[in-house]
Amino acid sequence: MRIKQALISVSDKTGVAELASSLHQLGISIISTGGTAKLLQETGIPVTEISDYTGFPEMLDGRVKTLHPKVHAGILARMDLPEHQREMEQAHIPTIDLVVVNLYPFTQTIARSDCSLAEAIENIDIGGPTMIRSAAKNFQRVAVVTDPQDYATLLEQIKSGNGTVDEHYRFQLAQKAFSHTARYDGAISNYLTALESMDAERKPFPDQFNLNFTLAQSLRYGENPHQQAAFYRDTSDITGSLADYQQLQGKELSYNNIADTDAAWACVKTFDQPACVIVKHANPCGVAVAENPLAAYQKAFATDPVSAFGGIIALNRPVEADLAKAVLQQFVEVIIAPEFSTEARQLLVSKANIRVLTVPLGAHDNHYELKRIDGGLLVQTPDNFHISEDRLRVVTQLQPTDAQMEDCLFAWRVAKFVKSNTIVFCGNGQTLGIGAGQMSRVDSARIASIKAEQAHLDLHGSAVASDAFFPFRDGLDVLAQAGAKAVIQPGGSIRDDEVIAAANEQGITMMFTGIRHFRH
Ligand SMILES: NC(=O)c1ncn([C@@H]2O[C@H](COP(=O)(O)O)[C@@H](O)[C@H]2O)c1NC=O
Repeated sequence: MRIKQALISVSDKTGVAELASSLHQLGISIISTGGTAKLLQETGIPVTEISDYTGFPEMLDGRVKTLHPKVHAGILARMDLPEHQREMEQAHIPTIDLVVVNLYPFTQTIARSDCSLAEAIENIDIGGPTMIRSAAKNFQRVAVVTDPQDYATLLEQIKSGNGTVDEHYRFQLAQKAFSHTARYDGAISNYLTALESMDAERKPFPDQFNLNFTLAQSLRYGENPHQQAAFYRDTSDITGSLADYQQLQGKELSYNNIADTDAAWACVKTFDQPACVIVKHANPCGVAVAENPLAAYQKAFATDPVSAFGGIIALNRPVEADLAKAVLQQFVEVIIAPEFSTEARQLLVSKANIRVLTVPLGAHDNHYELKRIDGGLLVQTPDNFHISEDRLRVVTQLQPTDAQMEDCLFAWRVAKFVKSNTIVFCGNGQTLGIGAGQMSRVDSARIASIKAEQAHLDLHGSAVASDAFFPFRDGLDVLAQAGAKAVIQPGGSIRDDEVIAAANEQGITMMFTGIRHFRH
């Protein structure tokens, strides 16, 4: 069916004048609400105001504008049914064939810290979602556009369809429309159920937790080939997050690739100096900072060349040809960086399977961290705490030298990204041995020192981070035997005195952060 009449009512007026002008040129008549109609009239586009159309004034400060049977019958009528046709004729109601609506900016309004409940309530759009839902329900006849990004395609469709919109496109628009109103209502529900009472501060976690993610890609399989999987992107701002990646070359990303790349990217982007992080099975197996990205990569690789095989390499600086050449010597699944030089890209193309990703560096943090458990969901704020030197408390007789302090801070930064229980030996901006994911801290300490030995890295004079306190002195004794001379840990054990005494005995300087970094 040809589109004869369109209803346009938009809060975000981007591109609406251009759209309306084209619709007018295509012979489509336009009905519009107050503000939208005014803008269109100023641009010289003929438009019928909604109040003239319904014969009823907009009222109650705009709370009632389009909520009228002439509007909703016009949208909802099924003209393939003789009964509907007859009722429409009897009521003298013409059909509305295109609905262009976007809603009051509820999310933007409540994002302001000084937003009152009254303001939030006034920004709950009622007429808009009602029209969107009516039109989306009747997609068999009506096209509904909720996103200014879709105006161009809509116009192309109408032009190429000789005044009609293809039914597949109408269906897509309806899917998008219902997703739009679901997201909108989800945001309202999250906001309102985070209020204990009408005048209370917002709680960090609402009673009803509505999430909204959009399918980015289906994945070949999940963690294992017998599991199905997909990757969804957050519908809120993702700038600077891994989800913002662009793939320049390589095989399709797998579920494990994305999870591991996320761990690598989260870690590497916290460093100010040129840094490299190599991840295997969600744990860093080498991290280093250096004067340039190539040196950082070589140091990170040296921590554990065996584990780095088939790893994910993340850099926080552009990748140049020298680094690309070095990386090509090893088997790598993914390399991610803010940029790749043309020469580096030309080199990497020689190994077409390597997945090469770029992401702009940015300080994105998820608002919430989510973890499914059987029948439920654990939610927490992200662990975005970064320690500074002035927060540290030296608890031993020996004070750290400047170099030890630097190594400890580096080790602590890395430890946050290693699965608990974590022990990380470091020296000179390089991880020397990483013990990850053990059920006992003393085992993590042993594993970390064994790893260093296997990689022929000397632990004498090294600095060590432990993600949580030492419950007994045994863990510290392992570090001392391996040659560590500086330790950073949260402190807070009932046996802290015993652990401090052990450090003093063995000529170790130790500092407490007062903060732990468990990661599961
Ligand atoms: N109350 C109504 O009948 C109604 N009908 C449309 N709106 C909204 O009014 C806005 C456009 O208003 P204006 O054209 O006056 O700037 C749109 O975001 C639209 O979703 C309404 N406003 C709120 O519910």
